[in-house]
Parts: sequence; C-alpha cells; structure tokens
Amino acid sequence: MSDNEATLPDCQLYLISPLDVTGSFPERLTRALEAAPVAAFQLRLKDIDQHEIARLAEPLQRICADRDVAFIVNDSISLAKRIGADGVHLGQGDGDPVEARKILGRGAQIGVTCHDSRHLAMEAGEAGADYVAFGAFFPTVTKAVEHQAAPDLLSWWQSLFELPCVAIGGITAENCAPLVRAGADFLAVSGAVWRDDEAAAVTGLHEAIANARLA
Ligand SMILES: Cc1ncc(COP(=O)(O)OP(=O)(O)O)c(N)n1
Ligand SMILES: Cc1ncsc1CCOP(=O)(O)O
Ligand SMILES: [Mg+2]
Repeated sequence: MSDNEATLPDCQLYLISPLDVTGSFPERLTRALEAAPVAAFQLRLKDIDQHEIARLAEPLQRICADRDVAFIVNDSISLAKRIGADGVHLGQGDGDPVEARKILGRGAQIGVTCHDSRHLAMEAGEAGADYVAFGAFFPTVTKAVEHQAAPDLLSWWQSLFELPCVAIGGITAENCAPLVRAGADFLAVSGAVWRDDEAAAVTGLHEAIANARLA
C-alpha cells in the first residue's frame, strides 16, 4: 500500500439512474453492477407518478438486493418508505432529514444535497444525515446546476468530519482523480455510465479510482 492509499478513505461508486429505466434498463443495470464493485444505486426519475415509479422500481430493487447494492430513492421519503428502499436522497427542497429518519428508521441511508456549502453540510450532519453530497464538480448535462464545487471542499470535509461525503456532477474515469485524492468517499455518476457501454464505464471508473489512490 502506498502512503497516499493509507491516508485516503476508500472511494466507492454510487450510480445514479438515467431518467428512462424502461425497456432494457434492468439488463443494463445488471451488467453495470456485475462489471466492478458498486456500493449504491439511486433511482432518479422525474415527472412520473409514484405508482409508476414503484412499478419501475421493483425489478431494479431486486437486482440491487441480489448483489448487495444499496437501493436509494431520490426525492421522496414516502416512496422510499412505500417500497422499502435502503434509503432516500434529499435535495434542499425535498424534505427534512429528521422527518426522513422518523419515517424510515435507524437503518435507512439518508443523503442530503449540500451543493458547494460547508454550512449546509454541517446542518445536514446535525440533522442526522448518513452522507452529504457536494457538487457539481464538472459540467453536466444530466441536471441544470447552479452551484459549482471544487475538490478542496472534499478535503476540508474529510479533515474535520467522519460522515461520508459524496462527489457528484459530470464525473468520468478521465476527470475523477482529483476528487478521489481530495478524499471523496463516494463518486456519484450517471451520464458517464449510461451514455454508452455501462460495463466498460463502471470498470473504467473503478480502475481510475484505484489508480488515483496509488498516485
Ligand atoms: C448523490 C446525489 N447528490 C446530489 C443529488 C441532487 O439532488 P437534488 O439537488 O435534489 O436534485 P435532483 O437529483 O433531485 O434533481 C442527487 N440526486 N444525488
Ligand atoms: C443529480 C445531480 N446533482 C448535481 S449534478 C447531478 C447530475 C449527475 O449526473 P452526471 O454524472 O451525468 O453529471
Ligand atoms: Mg431532489
């Protein structure tokens, strides 16, 4: 193990779904999860009613459970509760982490979007979040973003707090090294995985993380 590797936290992959998970998506998810270790998968659908999301979630949740991958629902505490998800990801307008804890229980993974804000992250930590998410680190077409984060935010967080931090926004195998070296516990990735061959992308990200930790 190199000196860098010894001081850096483990850095794991957190996949975010595309907005369309119909058709062959379950097979694509299976390929992605079998290509290299993935810690978590977030179902991120927009403008679809809850019954339909619950229906779409079912096969994906099973694929994740069979592979010990945490299944996280985006935006909705009630949907996470309804389908028995492993957790929920809450943006600043999506609900209160304290309320989420009451409803989902102690074992649930609750994540909170903190943009580029140290204040929001400390507030999320105090509210009992299981991870804080910073971003966007790079340009992205997946979401219209108003906040840009820099790697020193991750190193600052890592130097002060035990709570895991997630980096998100335009992350690829080519650009992830500074985030890994700054101490991201998780890299949350969508476009770079689903825009082409998902298995090759997951393998590439996994290798890039390992190489960054060695450098
Ligand atoms: C891991 C992770 N981090 C940030 C986000 C963004 O959440 P939010 O700000 O609520 O935006 P939407 O994803 O809901 O458009 C996320 N989903 N996951
Ligand atoms: C949901 C979200 N929140 C901040 S950036 C982002 C998009 C992440 O997707 P990608 O990896 O395609 O940039
Ligand atoms: Mg949201």
